[in-house]
Amino acid sequence: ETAGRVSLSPLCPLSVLLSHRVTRVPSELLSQSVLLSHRATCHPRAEELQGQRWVPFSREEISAFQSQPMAEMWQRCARRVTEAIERVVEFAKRLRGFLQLSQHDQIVLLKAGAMEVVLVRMCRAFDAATRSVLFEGKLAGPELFRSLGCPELVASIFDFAQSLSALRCSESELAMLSALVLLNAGRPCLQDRPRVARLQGHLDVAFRLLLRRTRREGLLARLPAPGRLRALCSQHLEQVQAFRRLHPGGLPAAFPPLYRELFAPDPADGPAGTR
Ligand SMILES: O=C(C1CCS(=O)(=O)CC1)N1CC[C@](c2ccc(OCc3ccccc3)cc2)(S(=O)(=O)c2ccc(F)cc2)C1
Repeated sequence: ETAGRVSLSPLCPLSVLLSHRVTRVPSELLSQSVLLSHRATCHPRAEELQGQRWVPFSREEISAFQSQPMAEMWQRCARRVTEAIERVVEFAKRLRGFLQLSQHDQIVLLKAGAMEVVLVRMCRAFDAATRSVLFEGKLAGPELFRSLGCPELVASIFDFAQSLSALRCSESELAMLSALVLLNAGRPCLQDRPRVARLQGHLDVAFRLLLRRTRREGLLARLPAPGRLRALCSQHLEQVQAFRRLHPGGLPAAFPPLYRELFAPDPADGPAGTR
């Protein structure tokens, strides 16, 4: 695909050089910049994940987690997912064109997509052999999260991580997947949908060219359906509501404000981004 590069041939007078459209970013530069943004905003970094030996929690440690009060375990997971979401916000801000969207649309895309990106990124911290995830430094299976009181949600989170990690995505593929999850022109309430659709289109072309260059076109057909991510996030929202019913008085102040804003908005606050 011609990059629209201006031909710098010596025969080209300035007037012709200047008449060309602005040099479009070739798609490989776009996927490289998305990969750099991904690497800069994932923690732990890929090198750390490959380097360290992943140690499972002992039986005693697991039962200690299982006897944690429900609210304590919820707060731990809420804190960790909020840290991961803050890094996703940083990733979004580095995506070409994202900061040029209206703040309203930036908020709409992040409210709908940040948790989905965390779930995509989670496969990096997942060990398919033991069906466990890196949690507070060691490998945890679904049973460790028993005190949360939402076994179906936990099972769905592990199932999703398992199915995505089975595709053995590269960091570049995860980076492009995450960017496409965020820059989704289909999200409801967008003000400037065509503008988001243009950014999404550039990413789509760049992703397909990356897959062609790396002979991984087959990946597209094997990716989990977008509906699975949407269903997981709705399941999480239902469980937050269930938790709040069990603990009247709203989420305890110990929950991160960003988590409350995203998943337990106080109706009195009005729609986000307008405060
Ligand atoms: O893996 C990550 C990170 C992804 C981005 S990264 O850069 O690779 C660093 C690692 N995670 C971020 C934190 C984790 C997380 C994942 C989903 C999640 O959903 C919301 C929720 C909230 C409260 C109760 C249940 C579910 C909350 C936390 S976790 O705590 O390890 C956790 C894991 C499984 C589970 F069943 C419940 C919690 C996974």
